[in-house]
Formats: sequence, structure tokens, C-alpha cells
Amino acid sequence: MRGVRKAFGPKQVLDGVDLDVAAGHSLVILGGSGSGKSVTIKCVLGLIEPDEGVIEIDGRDVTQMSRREREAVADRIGMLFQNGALFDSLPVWENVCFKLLAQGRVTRAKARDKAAEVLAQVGLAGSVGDLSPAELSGGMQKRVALARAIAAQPDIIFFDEPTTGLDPIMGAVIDGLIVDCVKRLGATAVSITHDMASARRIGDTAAMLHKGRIVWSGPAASLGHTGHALVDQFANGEREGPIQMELRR
Ligand SMILES: Nc1ncnc2c1ncn2[C@@H]1O[C@H](COP(=O)(O)OP(=O)(O)OP(=O)(O)O)[C@@H](O)[C@H]1O
Repeated sequence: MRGVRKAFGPKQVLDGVDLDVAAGHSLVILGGSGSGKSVTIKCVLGLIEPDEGVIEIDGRDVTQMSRREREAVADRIGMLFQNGALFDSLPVWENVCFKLLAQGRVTRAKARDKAAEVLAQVGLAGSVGDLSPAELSGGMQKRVALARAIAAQPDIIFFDEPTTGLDPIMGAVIDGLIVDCVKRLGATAVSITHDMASARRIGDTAAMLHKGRIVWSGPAASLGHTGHALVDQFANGEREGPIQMELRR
């Protein structure tokens, strides 16, 4: 991404975002609530049109592509949405193979088998496929959402807060599954998380979004002791520092 800007009305959310992720690497985007992390990945996914800037995938600017070319790029991308975003009206197996079924790439019988295979990769029994998402715990829903994100074997995957709302052990389990799945696919991953332990586990590199720009990027392992006052305050959850919270009493 180069110079990506996006405003909603008077609010300049992205103000010249420059960001790189190398093929096969895993990038974690950090930033305060409302700093524009989701808007950033929605711009890459084509769900939001940026006002300005260049977004290249494999050297081609996706913002200049025709609808058809854009769809071909979207076919290579998997997404784990914040809160899972599973369809309660469909059984788990149809959720997992939703994209494959919608594109007519598999028969319903094949999709059922495929769902069982992908569910096994995230540690769930095939019988879970017949349940409704509403019948699952939060951790199981995240696993199903992960299965859905990888089912079409994407080579680029986005994870939006994959461990939010999970207990620390289940969070670590999901992180482990993410790392395994990304490795198995040889995929490029971009994740958003507020969980620093998770960021260190799933990221090769991390980048911090603040006031519409990337103010730091570096190894995810260094989070908490980067030497960058703003990033260290954020990663260590310190009240005092360059980031001032605006609180209304
Ligand atoms: N479609 C939209 N229309 C208007 N404003 C929007 C839209 N999408 C996002 N925004 C605004 O853009 C800002 C950034 O939102 P975004 O969801 O990217 O934040 P975030 O960094 O992902 O936050 P969080 O960590 O809380 O999920 C917010 O002020 C939000 O209200």
C-alpha cells in the first residue's frame, strides 16, 4: 500500500498509509480502537474504495482493476471476520464450503466431504458439520470461521481479531492453528489483533497504525521493547505515554 487515504465525511481515517508484506510472510497490524485497521484491510479486499493511493498485489494495482479482474484476485483471498460472521441459517459444513458452493466449484456431496476434511485440520470432528453455528461455543465458532477462511486454499489470508473473546488457552490454540494453516498453505497473512501475546505468536512483522499512518514497523517478537515510545506504551498497555486517551466523564 502506498499513500492510501480514506475519509468518511470530515473524518480522515487513513491519511497516507504505506505498508508492505512479503509473500509467505505474516504481518500483524496494531492500533487503537477506531484507528482504521479494519478500514485498511477492507480497502485491500475491495469492500471500501480508498480516496487516494495504490494497493498492489503481486505488483498489480487492485484499485485500477476491472470488476472481473478484482473478482479473480478475491478468489485467492481468505478472510476470518471479526466475530466469526457465520451464517446461523446454514449448518456448519455449508458455512465452511460457502465460497466453493457459491462459485459452483463443488457439488453439495463433495462439499460435505471437503468440510469434514477442513474441520479436521482445525481439530473439529466431522459431525460438527451438521450442527448450527448457534450450537457452538465461541472457541468452536472461531475454529469454524478459520476452516471457512482456508477451505478454498487461498494464498492470502486476513484475520480480523481472531482471538477476541476467547480464554487465553483457547486463544493460544487458535493462534497455533492459524500458524499451522498459513504454513501449510504457504500463504501470506495479514492479521489485526489487540492481543500482544497473539501478535507475537502469529506475526513475523508488526506495524502500528496511529492517526491515519503507519508510525512503526518491525519484528513482532520485539513488541513491548521496540524502543519506540508510542508502540511500547501500546504493547505494554500503559496509561501514561505519548498516546493520550480522551475520556469523557
Ligand atoms: N463505512 C463506514 N462509514 C463511516 N465511517 C466508517 C465506516 N467504516 C469505518 N468508519 C469509521 O472509521 C474509523 C475506523 O474504523 P475501523 O473499524 O477501521 O477501526 P479499527 O481500528 O478496526 O477499530 P477496532 O479496533 O475498534 O475494531 C472509525 O471511526 C469508524 O467509525
